[in-house]
Amino acid sequence: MSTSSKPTAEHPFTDGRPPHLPCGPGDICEDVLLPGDPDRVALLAARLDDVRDFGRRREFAVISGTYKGHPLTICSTGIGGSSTEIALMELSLLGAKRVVRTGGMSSLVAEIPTGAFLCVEKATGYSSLAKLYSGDENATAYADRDLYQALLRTNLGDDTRIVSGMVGSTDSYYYGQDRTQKPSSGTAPKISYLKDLQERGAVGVDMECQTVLSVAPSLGLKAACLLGVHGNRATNDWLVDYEPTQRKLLDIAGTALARSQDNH
Ligand SMILES: O=P(O)(O)O[C@H]1O[C@H](CO)[C@@H](O)[C@H]1O
Ligand SMILES: O=c1cc[nH]c(=O)[nH]1
Repeated sequence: MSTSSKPTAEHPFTDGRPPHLPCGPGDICEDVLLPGDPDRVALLAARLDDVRDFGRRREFAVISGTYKGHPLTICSTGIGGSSTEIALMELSLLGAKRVVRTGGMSSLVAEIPTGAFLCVEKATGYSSLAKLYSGDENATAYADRDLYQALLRTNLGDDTRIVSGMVGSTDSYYYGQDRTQKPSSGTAPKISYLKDLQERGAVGVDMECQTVLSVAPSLGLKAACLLGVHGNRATNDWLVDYEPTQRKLLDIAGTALARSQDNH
């Protein structure tokens, strides 16, 4: 990595500071949580100690601190593949080693209700960034096995329900998730994207997991995803207050990363 003070078009970093994330050399811990929404970074900051808040630029809010003594960065990715790839690249150049997406999804099956958690074993879908990095139209990307197992094993000693399975990711929240209250007048064939994802074996839908699991390994990052179930497309149930879910995502992922730190 060049830390030249002069940015170039090919590498537009200034004194090692990237063009998008609001931080620089020495600011990023090896372990990073990746929520989508920048407002959740502030929400989770309250649960860390020794917090350094680097502020926010565009959709990227970044803090570093310690979670129960374990150094941890939290960086929002924004929505979808494009901004997620930017976060992953800049984090990796700033020293990140392991990343866990902690976000929300809608379940595609009645058996995984709102309020539950999905530990993502693999991701399929239609994310353009996953296709770009893998060259595969229907790329299926896998979580780092050690991280995935550490997340799945994490028992908080309460009634938290963590199931495992495949998620389907799409760049589209409306049309690509069958939210066609205002249907497209385009000429694309009318198919059910959710049904297609279900037929491939997905039990949930989100907008970033396939990008995270496809892009991160090619940048030398170990990656996994843990999702809170915010909605259920089988029952049409929707969680209005998902702050408790977000706090629990931090507890599960922070605990798993701290416990598995010696293995990486
Ligand atoms: O809860 P987050 O992490 O933001 O993730 C989900 O919510 C957003 C859509 O509302 C998309 O980013 C989707 O993947
Ligand atoms: O319905 C949903 C909920 C969260 N994230 C999504 O992408 N879709």
